[in-house]
Amino acid sequence: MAARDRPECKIAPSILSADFARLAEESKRMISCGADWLHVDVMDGHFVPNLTIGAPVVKSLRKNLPDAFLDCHLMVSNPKQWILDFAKAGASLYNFHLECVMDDNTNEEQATELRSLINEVKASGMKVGISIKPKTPAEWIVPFLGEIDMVNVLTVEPGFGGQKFMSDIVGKCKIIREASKEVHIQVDGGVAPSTIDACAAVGANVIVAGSAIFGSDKPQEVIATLKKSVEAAATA
Ligand SMILES: O=C(CO)[C@H](O)[C@H](O)COP(=O)(O)O
Ligand SMILES: [Co+2]
Repeated sequence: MAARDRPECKIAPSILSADFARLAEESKRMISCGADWLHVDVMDGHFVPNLTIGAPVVKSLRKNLPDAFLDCHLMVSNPKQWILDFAKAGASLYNFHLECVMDDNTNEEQATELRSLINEVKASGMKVGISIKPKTPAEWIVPFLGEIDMVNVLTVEPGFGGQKFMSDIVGKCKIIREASKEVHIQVDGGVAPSTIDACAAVGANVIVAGSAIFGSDKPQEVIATLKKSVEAAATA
C-alpha cells in the first residue's frame, strides 16, 4: 500500500446546523455517530453578516463534553480579542481568518502581525488554525504552514450554513498539500457525500459538514461515507 499523503481523517460536524436549544445532546449524538471533532462556527456580525456562538457557549459545551475536540472557527474581525476567552472556555483549536490581518502578502508588517497572533494562540494552549476565504490565494498561507496545525479552506463565502459547494475553489487544497504532508487541511462549506470526492482528491483530511450531516436521518452513514472517501484517497 502507498504511504499516506496526509494526516488521519477527522470528520467535524458543524453544530451551526444543530438545534441550539439541545446543543449538548445533539453534540453527543454526533460523537456517538462517529464524529471525531465538533466544528463551532463563531460569527460576530461584523466579519460576516450573521451572529452565532461565543465563548460562554463553548464553556457549556466543554462542561458537558469534557473529552470532545472543539474546533472553533472564528469568523470575527478582531481575533486577538477572543483568544484568552476561548482558551479559558475550553476550545481545543482556535481557527481564525487570515483576511483579518492580511490584504497584501508582500507586506512584512502584516506577516509579523499574523505570526504574533499564531504565537499568542499557541501560548494560550490551544491548537492554531487559519481559515482562508474563497478569494484568498492558497499561496498566501504557504509560508506559515510550519507554524500552524491547520488550514481551513472555505468552499463557500463564510456566514451561513447550507450554501452550495464552490467546486472551483477546492483545488487550493492541492497547493497546500504539495507544500506540507503534515498540516491538517480542512474543507468547510457545502461538503456532502456528493462533493467529498473532489475534496479528498486534493488532499483535504478534516471534513466539516453541517447541513449534510444534521439534515440526514442517517448521520452515521453520512459520516462513514465522508471518512471512507478521504481514507481511500490518502493512500491511493
Ligand atoms: O463556516 C461555515 C459557514 O460560514 C460553516 O462551517 C459551513 O457553512 C458548514 O455548514 P454547511 O456544511 O451546511 O455548509
Ligand atoms: Co465553519
